[in-house]
Amino acid sequence: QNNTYDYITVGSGPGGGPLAANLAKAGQSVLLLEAGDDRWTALDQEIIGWAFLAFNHPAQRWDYFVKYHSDNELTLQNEHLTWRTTDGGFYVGTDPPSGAKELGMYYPRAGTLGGCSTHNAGVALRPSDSDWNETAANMLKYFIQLENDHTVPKGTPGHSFDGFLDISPYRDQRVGIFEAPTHMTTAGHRVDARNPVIAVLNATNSDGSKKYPLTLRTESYVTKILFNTTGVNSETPQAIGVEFLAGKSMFSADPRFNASVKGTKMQAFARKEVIISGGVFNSPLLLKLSGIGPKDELESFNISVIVDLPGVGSNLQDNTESGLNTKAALNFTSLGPSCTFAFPPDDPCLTAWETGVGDGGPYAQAAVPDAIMLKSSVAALNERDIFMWGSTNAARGFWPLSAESQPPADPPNTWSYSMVKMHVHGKLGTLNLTSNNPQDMPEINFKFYEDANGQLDLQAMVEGIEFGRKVVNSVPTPIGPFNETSPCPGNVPCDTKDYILKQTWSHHATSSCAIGADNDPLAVLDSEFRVRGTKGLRVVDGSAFPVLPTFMLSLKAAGCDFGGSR
Ligand SMILES: Cc1cc2nc3c(=O)[nH]c(=O)nc-3n(C[C@H](O)[C@H](O)[C@H](O)COP(=O)(O)OP(=O)(O)OC[C@H]3O[C@@H](n4cnc5c(N)ncnc54)[C@H](O)[C@@H]3O)c2cc1C
Repeated sequence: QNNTYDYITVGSGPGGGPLAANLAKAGQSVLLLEAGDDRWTALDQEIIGWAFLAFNHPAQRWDYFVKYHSDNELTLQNEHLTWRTTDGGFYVGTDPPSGAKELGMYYPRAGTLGGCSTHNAGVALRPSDSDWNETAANMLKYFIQLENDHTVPKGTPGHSFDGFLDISPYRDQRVGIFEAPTHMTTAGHRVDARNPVIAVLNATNSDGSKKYPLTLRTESYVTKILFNTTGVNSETPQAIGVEFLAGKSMFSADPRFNASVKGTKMQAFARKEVIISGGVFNSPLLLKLSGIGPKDELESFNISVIVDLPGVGSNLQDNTESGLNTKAALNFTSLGPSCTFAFPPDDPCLTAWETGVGDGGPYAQAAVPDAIMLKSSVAALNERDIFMWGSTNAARGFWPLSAESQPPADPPNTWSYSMVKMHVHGKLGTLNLTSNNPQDMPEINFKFYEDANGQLDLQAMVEGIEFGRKVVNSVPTPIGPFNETSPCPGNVPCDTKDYILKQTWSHHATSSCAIGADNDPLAVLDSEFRVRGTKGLRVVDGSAFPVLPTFMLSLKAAGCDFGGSR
């Protein structure tokens, strides 16, 4: 049958893309199904500094709206709460026009070949060993296989120089101020999960025939995992394939979605395994729609229960984020050419990037150039847990850009510190179905800071803001003194904790299909990423772990116990 493969992988982000490519390189026939399409050499993907254009691009963005609190009174005070206006547009703020419907906090995602690694900021921090407590392997070896290290001389032990992921300029776990490591080439071109897929698809033998048995189907949104529940081993359901809708924009998070365009229902089958890599929101959504999840929830939507797995969609967590915004006494001016950060043909920065002149110019630089790594007083396992960076753009969260909702222009004396709380303590987040229609979006609530664990995260964030204040307050004239605009306008003492609580944002969600031990009732996966209670089904993506760890998971899942994998 020509719709049968050894493996089917669903989703081509850091979890699914490298995994499908590596399985095919190992001689397995693989069907890679991706809901979005391939944007080929889109400049907004390739220039990391243009990431904000990519994550707002209607051809690849998936608009998720989430809640951060159970108490909607807190949500209503978030300055970036997004509403759908009666004319179908967006309003962002706390004073919506009459008739507007509350959507939630905007949470960018990518529905495109390469997933969110095509629009993210490319920061490539080496994960802490403690991230791997549940996986029985030494994961550092997968990091080493993954990287093409530009930071140390070739041949340096403990580093690799032929992995597919270009990492510059450093990787380790120190506390201090560093140049941020970024997954891009030394010429400033983004490297992402799309690269290994395209490399394997394009590889040919000397006679010109296709080298590896990888089939990519874009615009193929998987709606259901198919199981064999009959026969000798019927007590353990075996995943045998998937059902999908072939067509453009089949998921309602896609801004181009049109409910009246139905798509074509198709099926494909796997001889060995179905691997789900739809990302932190779509993997648990797909499991639930397929009958794997909390029994009561599935039954309330008339979904036949294949395995009662209460952990699917729970344990959701995220790096909580906030920022310190100030104005310096002097304006900041660029020492280099004036970049447009858009698509005009005569942008001097684009010419420099294309030709490599002057080290490629500003567009060849990392989007997040400086990494301030701190350890708060409540850091888990005594490991660094705050990642901050300074910028001349204000630190603020995300919202969908449209004619009506544009960020305010930042004055030229803007100085900010954005802050990400790593190794979060809070794990109360949930993803629940809203219907049994696979095209409908789930309901997501991170429930930040709602228990004692979450309060520790809040405390760490306060310390991050205080650190930022200490730095700006130590800057002498003529650049200082700095005037704080938030959390505490005019440097007048205020309740920083309350500000963070109400104005939080985030965009690194994980763990909605968590790996866990046999005795953990909320464990969804075992340490080999197999979905508990099933056969032939694994989840390999950010729903188990964050992005760089996800690239590493992808290698472990493909059995890459060999040298460089480019
Ligand atoms: C704006 C932004 C900036 C970020 N910056 C950084 C950063 O600097 N550093 C960092 O480490 N992390 C960053 N991240 C997070 C990081 O990009 C993600 O954690 C990572 O991409 C997750 O990989 P994934 O494979 O789990 O899922 P994704 O990257 O979300 O990929 C999932 C893929 O599956 C496809 N898909 C989903 N459902 C289906 C389905 N049913 N059928 C078919 N296909 C499907 C989607 O279209 C998508 O292509 C950022 C994220 C965002 C949104």
